[in-house]
Amino acid sequence: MAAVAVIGPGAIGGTLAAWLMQSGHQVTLCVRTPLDRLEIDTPRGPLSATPVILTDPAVATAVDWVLATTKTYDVAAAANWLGGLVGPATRVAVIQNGVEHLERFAPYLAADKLLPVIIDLPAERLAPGRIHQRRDGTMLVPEGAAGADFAALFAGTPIVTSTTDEFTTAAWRKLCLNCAGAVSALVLQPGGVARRDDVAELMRGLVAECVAVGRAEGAQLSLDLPDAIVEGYRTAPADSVNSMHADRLAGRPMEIDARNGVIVRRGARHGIPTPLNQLMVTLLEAAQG
Ligand SMILES: NC(=O)C1=CN([C@@H]2O[C@H](COP(=O)(O)OP(=O)(O)OC[C@H]3O[C@@H](n4cnc5c(N)ncnc54)[C@H](OP(=O)(O)O)[C@@H]3O)[C@@H](O)[C@H]2O)C=CC1
Ligand SMILES: CC(C)(CO)C(=O)C(=O)O
Repeated sequence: MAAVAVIGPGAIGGTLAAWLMQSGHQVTLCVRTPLDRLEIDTPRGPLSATPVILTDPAVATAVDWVLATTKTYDVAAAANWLGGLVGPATRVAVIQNGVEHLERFAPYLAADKLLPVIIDLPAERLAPGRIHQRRDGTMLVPEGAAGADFAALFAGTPIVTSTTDEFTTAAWRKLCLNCAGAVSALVLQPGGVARRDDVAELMRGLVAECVAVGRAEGAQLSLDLPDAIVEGYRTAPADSVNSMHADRLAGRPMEIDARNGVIVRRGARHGIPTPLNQLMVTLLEAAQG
């Protein structure tokens, strides 16, 4: 069994930590806000776990795997844990949304210590250590030794984890899903807002910009992805709350740059206009204050 440290046991990190403990791994939580245990309401029933909990990076010791599961805007502070946690054999899995997993951690670790992870697992943090996992999740990692080892780590859990030789495409496809979710965060309406034809058209435009930029970045994205993604929003449960919307409702910062700003930034590199994603960045930053 492996020794795993989770930096940022919120909705994603707390859920992953609890399932890893349930499957026998030794888990340490590296927390900012103290908590005593994990209580996860999962699709398979309640799951409790009592991992080792650290609040001081100075006492952290080397582990086999670090799971970095803070929001993208908290990476700089989270990196303070790495000095104690990362030893010669440690790998760091960056489990966040967006397409810049490696770039965000490049100032702190060599690329060969890092594994980018795409996760599709809707979960919401209700309180420190109290999480609602809305459905079973999946994770995707690049093929290779580290990816295979990471997938094996989760083999005993219901979180289906697999490797892919098309990670860039997978990451940009997930970003196409996430960029459209900005609408819910802006208008403070759950996913069912996509059932309005005018909103659906706006969301298709956001995704189309992401597809154009992703294709310029080397992702193999279909031109019918906007229709497919928005249809997914329109047929999903109308009360679905994505994590950016949850952040706004909770008064937390939003991952505006990681989920929409990156499309604008990368689009500019290729001379691709992205006015709709720029509009979402502008309005969400204004709403955030
Ligand atoms: N939630 C979801 O449904 C999904 C989220 N994602 C992505 O996963 C990533 C994580 O999201 P999510 O789990 O929802 O985020 P949460 O806000 O629920 O959890 C982030 C956690 O990181 C902690 N944290 C922040 N800074 C530090 C620090 N310096 N040291 C230790 N802990 C720290 C926070 O602590 P504190 O308690 O003090 O705030 C919080 O517990 C994001 O990139 C998100 O976009 C991807 C798919 C689905
Ligand atoms: C849409 C969802 C839940 C898919 O995992 C997501 O990525 C998020 O809310 O951040």
